[in-house]
Amino acid sequence: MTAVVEATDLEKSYGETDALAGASLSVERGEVFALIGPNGAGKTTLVRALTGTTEPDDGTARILGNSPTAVDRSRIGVLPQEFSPPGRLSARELLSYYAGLYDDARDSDAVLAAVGLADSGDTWYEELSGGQQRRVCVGSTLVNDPDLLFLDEPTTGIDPAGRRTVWRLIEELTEGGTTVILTTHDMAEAERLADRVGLLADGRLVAQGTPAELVREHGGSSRLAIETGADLEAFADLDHPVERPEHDRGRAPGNAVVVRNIEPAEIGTVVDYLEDRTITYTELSWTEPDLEDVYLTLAEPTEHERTDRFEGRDGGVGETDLARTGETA
Ligand SMILES: Nc1ncnc2c1ncn2[C@@H]1O[C@H](COP(=O)(O)OP(=O)(O)OP(=O)(O)O)[C@@H](O)[C@H]1O
Repeated sequence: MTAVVEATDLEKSYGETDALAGASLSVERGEVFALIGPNGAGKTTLVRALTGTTEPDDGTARILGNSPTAVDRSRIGVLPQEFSPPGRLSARELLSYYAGLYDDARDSDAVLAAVGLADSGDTWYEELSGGQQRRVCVGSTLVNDPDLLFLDEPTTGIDPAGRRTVWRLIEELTEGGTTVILTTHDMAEAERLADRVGLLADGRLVAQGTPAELVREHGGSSRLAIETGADLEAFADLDHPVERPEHDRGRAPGNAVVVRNIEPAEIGTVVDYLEDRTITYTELSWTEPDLEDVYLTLAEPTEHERTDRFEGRDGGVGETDLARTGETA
């Protein structure tokens, strides 16, 4: 099958900054390809190279079988990260304005309904909430019924119900054959929508695959968080690696000890261990690794993230681990 989007070794520098340092990807018709990666990784630059709004220094990009600057613009839709339409037009007038740019456009009220704004068509853009404004912006990319849609953080600022409206909309579009390149910092969004995910770090796609493949390869192990005041040392005889992470991304309570590499069927042995040693605890919670774990493992960690990550992810409790976590042996 011919790829709808094909990038080969794209490079782009701004002065000393290598925004793209050899990025390659290939996306088929009807796929949602999510681009994830830290701030400054090059996601927007890659989208700009693919949409023809920036010229790469090297490498090639093709969309819908053409160079990005030569492609029929009525076949693509682009939602940039920053998009500020005039405030003193109603939602309907805005969509009608964008629809007027194409010979063959969708009905504005149908698009308003699709983005969940059927009742707000007469409201000035500037009087809509931030999330409603973003939904109008998403709608503006749909008026020409594009074959290829670039959505740069489409749901930023949208409330949970509105996010689901946009997600369902994207799912309906792809069922109809639309190809979507989605940039997002929301791992739940990528996991829900993406057929494949590309993780960009320092201008390179360092991993690509289905969410499940990436989690399997890079997500690490499942974990059991035990909310307890007991020292880490109390778990030294447990047959699993145990850590006390300083932060567990809000998953485990502040005073949790985390048991790694543990399947649900093994939780009973941990409960027995706690009871045999009269270790008191208030809560047990088991979680599987997800795309956020992949992200934290592969993306260039910031200083903050470095602190957030587990020390010795897959290792057991050794002297060094105890020293690092500040526990006494
Ligand atoms: N027009 C520009 N002029 C100078 N530097 C730029 C320009 N555009 C991007 N950069 C730099 O290129 C790098 C990649 O930026 P880019 O916006 O592509 O990252 P991103 O992954 O989209 O980030 P974010 O998640 O914050 O949106 C950054 O270091 C950025 O400062």
